[in-house]
Amino acid sequence: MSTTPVSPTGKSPYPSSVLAGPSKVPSTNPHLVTWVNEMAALCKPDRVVWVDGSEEEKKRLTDEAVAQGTLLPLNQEKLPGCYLHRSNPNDVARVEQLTFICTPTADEAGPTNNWMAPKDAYEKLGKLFDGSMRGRTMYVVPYIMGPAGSPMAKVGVELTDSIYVVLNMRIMARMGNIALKQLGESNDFNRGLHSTLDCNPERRFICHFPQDNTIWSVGSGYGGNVLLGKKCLALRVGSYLGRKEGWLAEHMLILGVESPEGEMTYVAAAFPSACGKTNFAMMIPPARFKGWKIYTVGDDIAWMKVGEDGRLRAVNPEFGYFGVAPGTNLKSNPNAMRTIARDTIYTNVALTSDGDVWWEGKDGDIPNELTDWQGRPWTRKGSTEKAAHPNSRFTAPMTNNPALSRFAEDPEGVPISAIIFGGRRANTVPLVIQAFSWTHGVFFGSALGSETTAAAAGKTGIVRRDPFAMLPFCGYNMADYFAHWLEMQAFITNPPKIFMVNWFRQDKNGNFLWPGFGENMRVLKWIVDRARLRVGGQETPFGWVPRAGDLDLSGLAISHEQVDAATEIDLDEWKAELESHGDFFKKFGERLPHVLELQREMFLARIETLKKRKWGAHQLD
Ligand SMILES: Nc1nc2c(ncn2[C@@H]2O[C@H](COP(=O)(O)OP(=O)(O)OP(=O)(O)O)[C@@H](O)[C@H]2O)c(=O)[nH]1
Ligand SMILES: O=C([O-])CC(=O)C(=O)O
Ligand SMILES: [Mn+2]
Repeated sequence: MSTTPVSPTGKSPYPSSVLAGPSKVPSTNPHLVTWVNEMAALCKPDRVVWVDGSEEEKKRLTDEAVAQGTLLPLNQEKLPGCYLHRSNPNDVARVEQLTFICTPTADEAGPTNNWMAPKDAYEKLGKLFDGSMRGRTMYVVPYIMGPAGSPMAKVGVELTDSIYVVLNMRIMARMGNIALKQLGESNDFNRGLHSTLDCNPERRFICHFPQDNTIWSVGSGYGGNVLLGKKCLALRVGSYLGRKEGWLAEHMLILGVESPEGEMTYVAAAFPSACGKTNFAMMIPPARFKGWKIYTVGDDIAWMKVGEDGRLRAVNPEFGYFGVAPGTNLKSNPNAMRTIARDTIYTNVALTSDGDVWWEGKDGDIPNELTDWQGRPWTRKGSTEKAAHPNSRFTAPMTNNPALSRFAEDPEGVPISAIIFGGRRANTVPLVIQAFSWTHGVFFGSALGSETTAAAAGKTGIVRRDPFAMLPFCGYNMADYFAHWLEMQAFITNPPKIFMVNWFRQDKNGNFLWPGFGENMRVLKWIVDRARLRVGGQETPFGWVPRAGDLDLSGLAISHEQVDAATEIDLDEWKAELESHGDFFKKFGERLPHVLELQREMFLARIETLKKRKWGAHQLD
């Protein structure tokens, strides 16, 4: 629906060209209409189009995107409703160094965030937005994060000049008139403004104003920077609101695991970007686990609050998956392959001669010839670069997922029994370990380390501290975030048990020790049994691990030595690890909750005692 914007005062700030349109603004919300008018006056688009979320609109915008060359139709027989988008090669991942938290003081943003004073940020970006949409259309995209009608849901409105953003937002969030209806006349909505501008990294900024519930993103067209409901609202602004309002916004998947007897257990897991959330959330258990089933509630973000029953309840605020393509195949993630077989937008994957998609790690033989992610010819024998970008992605509706939980839209959320932290670590961190207590679990989260991945611009494979997998996504001082987690325990009568996992430990030759993917069910089964207090554990200096025989390894084609190496706890490695936690904790000064530093020192002291006694752990012998 193309509409004529009308300000509540009846006076329009637009040049007459903006007013060309057949019908009226579909909202009478004065706060919304005033703000849209103000932003249109700043960006000066030729047209303002309010999107309604209808099928007719999807078709019209898709046709327009194809005509512009923004989307390339794929082979519609093989991949019905699927399109390919190639981004600007300088714009392929989140840009953490250009992402800012704009709180009144730098202290509120904390030492792990880039900070800009709100006034400076509005001024600087205001200049970039001024006239940025001349000759273009401004789309008004109202959306809901969270199930419609849920007490946890939040409304956002994104103004964007990118048709790619509109079509992706349509998949990722409940978008259009449904959101206007939920908003009604309320002023409580997130104000998001986005312009791709000239996609120049010199003029690229992603700024968050948590106090104003506002996000301004300019100069990028890449998902994580511009689909404002996702990382910007659901995590950065969400985490800020969560602290204020007493809930948690987390970079976590949510899954339900059902036993053959029909017992359902819900688990939330935080792994940093490109470290296995989507895969874990959609996992199919191996044959050995006959009758066990995994249901996906969410694959990237969890909003959690304490329910009436005193349990931690989680909703997935999203409506679709923005997942990593490379490595996805019928063996590693069959449910994802089915999910992305239709109505999917692919970004920066390679193209086959018959209009199919391809990426490194897809099923079948490597094609001899492809068109690479930048649209250049690629040959198996001659090309040295990857055909698909390592951070190439798919955007697919969650309703395509054969394993979608029937509680994925439950407005009250699902009750969480276990929380898992995991990173990508070549050494040190064992396959699985359980925290002794909630505080110890928060220490696990606060000290989480992981190798950097292609999900963010910059060098990959460097271990950094990524607490709670939230380093790039926490919208306020991370020391206060740790304190918030510690305080939440007071409100949860039946707190989830907390675990740490590592699917990525390597042998001397750089091969993964653990087969991962569906085989992670073996670890999950132990976690569920521990959370339900029905299996014992082996105590180590750093937490509980499976006793010999408790981890079901039957039918697994890997050696005993390999399992030992994947589960080993090495005191020297842990000493170095805890010292590195210390360096990280120092950043926060006095603001760091004291109990976390005490935990660290206690574990360090334990190492000193045990080293004298030559402690060694081979829990699975
Ligand atoms: N070795 C190994 N690799 C895995 C495993 N699970 C996922 N991966 C690989 O890790 C990469 C990222 O996995 P995803 O599941 O998409 O990561 P994510 O955590 O959802 O990432 P974001 O969407 O960036 O937040 C893919 O290339 C996977 O193939 C595992 O258990 N073992
Ligand atoms: O936001 C993105 O670009 C994708 C994502 O999930 C992440 O990086 O964690
Ligand atoms: Mn993510």
